[in-house]
Amino acid sequence: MQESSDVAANGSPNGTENGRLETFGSSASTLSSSDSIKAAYAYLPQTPIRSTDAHLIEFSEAMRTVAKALRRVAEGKAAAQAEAAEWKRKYELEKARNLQHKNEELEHEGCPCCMNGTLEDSLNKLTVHDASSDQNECCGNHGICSHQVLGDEAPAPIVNSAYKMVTRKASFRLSWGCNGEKNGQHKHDVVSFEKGDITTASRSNKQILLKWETQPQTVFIITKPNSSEVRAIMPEMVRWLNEHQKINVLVEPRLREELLADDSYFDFVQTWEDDDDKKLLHTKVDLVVTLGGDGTVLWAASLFKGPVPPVVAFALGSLGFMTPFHSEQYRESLGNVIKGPFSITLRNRLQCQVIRDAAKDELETEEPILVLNEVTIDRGISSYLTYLECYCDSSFVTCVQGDGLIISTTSGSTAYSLAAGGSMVHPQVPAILFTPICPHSLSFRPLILPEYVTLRVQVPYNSRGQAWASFDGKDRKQLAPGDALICSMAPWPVPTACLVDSTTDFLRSIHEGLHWNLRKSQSFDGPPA
Ligand SMILES: NC(=O)c1ccc[n+]([C@@H]2O[C@H](COP(=O)([O-])OP(=O)(O)OC[C@H]3O[C@@H](n4cnc5c(N)ncnc54)[C@H](O)[C@@H]3O)[C@@H](O)[C@H]2O)c1
Ligand SMILES: Nc1ncnc2c1ncn2[C@@H]1O[C@H](COP(=O)(O)OP(=O)(O)OP(=O)(O)O)[C@@H](O)[C@H]1O
Repeated sequence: MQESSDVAANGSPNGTENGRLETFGSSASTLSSSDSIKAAYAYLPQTPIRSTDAHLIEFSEAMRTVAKALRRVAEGKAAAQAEAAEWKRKYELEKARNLQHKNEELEHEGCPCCMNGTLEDSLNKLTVHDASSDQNECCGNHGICSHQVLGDEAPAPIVNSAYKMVTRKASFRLSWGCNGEKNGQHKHDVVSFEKGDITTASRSNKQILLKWETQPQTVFIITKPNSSEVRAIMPEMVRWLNEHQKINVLVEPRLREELLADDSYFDFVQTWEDDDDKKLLHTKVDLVVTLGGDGTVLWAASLFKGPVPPVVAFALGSLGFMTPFHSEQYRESLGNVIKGPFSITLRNRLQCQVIRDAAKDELETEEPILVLNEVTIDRGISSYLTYLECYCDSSFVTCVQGDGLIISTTSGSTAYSLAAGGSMVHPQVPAILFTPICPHSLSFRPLILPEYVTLRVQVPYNSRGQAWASFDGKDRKQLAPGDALICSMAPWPVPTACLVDSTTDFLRSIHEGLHWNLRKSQSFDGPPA
């Protein structure tokens, strides 16, 4: 175990090691790096070392050096794989941008100034949380326009009667408020560098407002299954949206069947038929409504592998940390949101990618998984400690020896990470949490890292225990020795509508949901005599 922490902690090999590296480098080239590492590790425990036998000691040291060198090769491979995945992502974004431009040119619609910004630019603006705030001017210069963020892709194929949406998505604009003012006169630079003096700009509350530019037309309702409370309110809400708001309603296939089984009136409710339709959801849905608890919000986010439309979460669960709206008042709440403008919280997601040691080349990567709460690597049913090597960008962070590790978003900071001793972080703080689960160490405190880093968790070849990754508490995947998990902030946050604003909603949740810092007040015995 000590071996791999030495590997990571050592910056570069010393002179003798260098000499040996060259010798072993040639033999390593005939084997795959992973096979060689496995062979080296397998050989180490069998190497008989007698204090009197200098040759064997030297040979054993040489083997350790080989193992170190091969580990570096493996790290290089993982870094190359991460880079390949990043290029793939950029390629997909570029493709989406081209499609979007083509559509916009064809239709000659929307705000012409939007054509200047790239999709990547606007997505970056979203994750960096730094944008202009003038709410009266054109969106290209003073906010983020939905043409850039949730742009239409190719016209949707008309598949069946239940998926017959041909309407164009509503466009909207995001603007950043400043202490409630709407004049846009404040400085929005985070840091300015004038005449050689570095100063931070005056703070704004950075509450984000979403204002529709065209009327929303399609609402996607997602419900928690097997809940009588949800079953009672759902048909009522669908009717109201259809009859009073003239809005198309889309639901999951299971729910459409349930609605139709009760009443053929619901024939107008749309759904999708296959995965290709499902992938296009974000191009058609203006608003997502969830009826359930936090798990339903997580479920809703998981249905969108790219951009996510604004989510209005009604509390029909037990805790409801991310579900601020009261279901009894759905008419008023939805009416306000459909009319706009309304405050939103941009909840960052993590993009997680498993890189298999057995993958034949850099391009053979698994589909990335987006999480709203966290990715957890735990020991599964194994009773051994997990042993995980962690890197942040190219720096070694630490080895986790314990029950596991949670890499969490700030939204997830109040979920599993909190239970493992992590701090609660306001969801609008741009950060990634690094929280160990039951570390067998007296000094392993949780970390909070900036949102721009890439984290890599590697299962070493000499790990005794198993490692299992789970994503927002679901989709468990085993990580074999040599496998790695790479996490970075995804460019597609989940915009959730606020009941009041981000901060008020967050504080209300920690007070009401978690009873944070609840204590009997000290009694006052009167002023001292
Ligand atoms: N020891 C723990 O606290 C523990 C263990 C496993 C999973 N979880 C959490 O459960 C989540 C999955 O939730 P689920 O509803 O599908 O499963 P679930 O039904 O088992 O619910 C777990 C609980 O976590 C709460 N929760 C979920 N996200 C939250 C958030 N962002 N802030 C505050 N509380 C939150 C839920 O309201 C629920 O009470 C995972 O992402 C993980 O964070 C927690
Ligand atoms: N549309 C859906 N389809 C399938 N499963 C879902 C769906 N919505 C929610 N779930 C799952 O149902 C489970 C319970 O949902 P949810 O967490 O919303 O309810 P709850 O546990 O009553 O509320 P809370 O999380 O507030 O305690 C979760 O595991 C969630 O992933």
